[in-house]
Amino acid sequence: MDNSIFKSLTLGVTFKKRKLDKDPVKAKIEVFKEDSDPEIVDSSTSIKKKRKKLSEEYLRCKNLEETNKLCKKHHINVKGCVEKVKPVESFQELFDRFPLNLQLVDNIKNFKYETPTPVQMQVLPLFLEGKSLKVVAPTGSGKTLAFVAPLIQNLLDDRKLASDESNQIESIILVPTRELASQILSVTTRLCYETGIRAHIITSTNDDHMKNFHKKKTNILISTPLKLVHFIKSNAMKLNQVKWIIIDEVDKLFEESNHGFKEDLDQILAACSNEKRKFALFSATTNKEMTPFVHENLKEFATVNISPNIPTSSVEQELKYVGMESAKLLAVREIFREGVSPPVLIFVQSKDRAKQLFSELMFDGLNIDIIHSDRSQKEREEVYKKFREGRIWVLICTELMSRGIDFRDVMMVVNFDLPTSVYSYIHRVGRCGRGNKTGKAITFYTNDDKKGILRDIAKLVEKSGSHVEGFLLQLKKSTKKERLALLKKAPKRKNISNKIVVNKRKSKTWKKNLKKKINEDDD
Ligand SMILES: Nc1ncnc2c1ncn2[C@@H]1O[C@H](COP(=O)(O)OP(=O)(O)OP(=O)(O)O)[C@@H](O)[C@H]1O
Repeated sequence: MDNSIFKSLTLGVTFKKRKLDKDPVKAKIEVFKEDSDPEIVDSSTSIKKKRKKLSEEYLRCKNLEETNKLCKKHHINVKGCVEKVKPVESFQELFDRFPLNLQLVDNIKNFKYETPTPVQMQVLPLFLEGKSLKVVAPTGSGKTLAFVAPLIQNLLDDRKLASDESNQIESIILVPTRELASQILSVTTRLCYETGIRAHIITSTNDDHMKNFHKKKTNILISTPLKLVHFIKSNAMKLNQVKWIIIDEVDKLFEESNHGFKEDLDQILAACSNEKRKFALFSATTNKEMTPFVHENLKEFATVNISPNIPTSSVEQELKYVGMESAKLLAVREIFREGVSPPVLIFVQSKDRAKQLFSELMFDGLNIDIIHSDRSQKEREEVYKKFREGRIWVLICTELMSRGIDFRDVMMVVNFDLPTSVYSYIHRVGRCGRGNKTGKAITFYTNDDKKGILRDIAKLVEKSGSHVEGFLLQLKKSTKKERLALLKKAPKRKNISNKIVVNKRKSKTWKKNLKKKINEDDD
């Protein structure tokens, strides 16, 4: 604050000796409190102007103090902001602070959420201020609403300037799977209701679908990267008016194993040529692979971190030793024998293992089904719908269902096979304990798993507040080479089968020895 203002305003005022508050914000507030003493009578208009400036400065600092308190309370860490934006503590505060479209306000209210989650508290106001964002927040913490609601408002605000009913694609939302695209479309459609903003998804890339796409009024386009590249190549609609590029589960798209995503992304960015375009990136985990993209494309962006890269604390996690592969079937049956509260998701590391496990458990009288990439999109959507509606209680799935998929009421996740990365572990476990619910996750591990990332996962389990056996934390930490190898190729595991797989060669010697033993006994 400029000293001359301070001197003129404090003319003749004597300050009691006091120790300066360590916190500069508090110290400023103390000073403002003293000099706003009504006894100081200002005589000239210039002092009035200075006083106004001072009180604005006071409010700013007051705001800053409240902002710091809220961020500390909700473990919200914001970087890259010139000016911190105070989180909203309630949806009503959001509606009071920002002149939102009244229909959008109603659409948000119709979700009947009592209070905003921490990520919504901070991202809603930041996004509404038009900032590019990189957001890392726990699984199931409501990131979808945090980006869709302000996106709609921002497009409507631009609309007021353009004052026309635009049939331009003004925003794209990129996601790693079709299922997640459909899920985000349903949330977006509810929030867009009667606002004049339309959202659509690219479901297929056949020529007819592409040719007729322009007939649908689309302002928000939701798609996987591959389908969007087809869409661009078919010239279905122009993307040069795109103002917002949103990427959900962003680290998944940049993962080493996601071959070709970077090339797809280059084509997408070339098509979204609006130089005023902004980005908003979301995930529960972040990795180094996305850093070059972030620094190259996000200008003056804010980073919001809320408990990044650890499993959500709303899930009680257990690491269960099962000895060897063949014991897993018994262990999973044991879980059901002891009783579970459905719905339950069981993750395995490949579609073949999913089929093997399904063929074993389908005769156990469980209300069970299976989902994997060999099933047609129609079958997958059918299973997905039945599981959501509670007509299936146990669903065997692969990594396909590990990211973003919101089964709001899943009570339990069983990792039948140890995940091949800590990120996969965080997202699988995060399929339960969503919204303000709690959940339970049980992860099997065998003697062979000790050589992999078991210790890294154990560390995460401990960090997120669940109990871990001490010896697991003593295991050797995985090397970068081991982690990359696991990402490239899941460990070989024996087939899942109840039948005792007789080893032909061994059984011959076993029979011969048995015969010899019987003859010896007879003699
Ligand atoms: N403020 C809120 N209060 C209660 N529930 C909420 C709130 N916001 C969202 N939810 C619910 O929480 C669940 C998870 O929301 P969402 O899928 O957006 O989480 P996410 O952070 O995107 O999760 P993931 O990281 O797994 O993608 C949804 O069922 C949603 O309806």
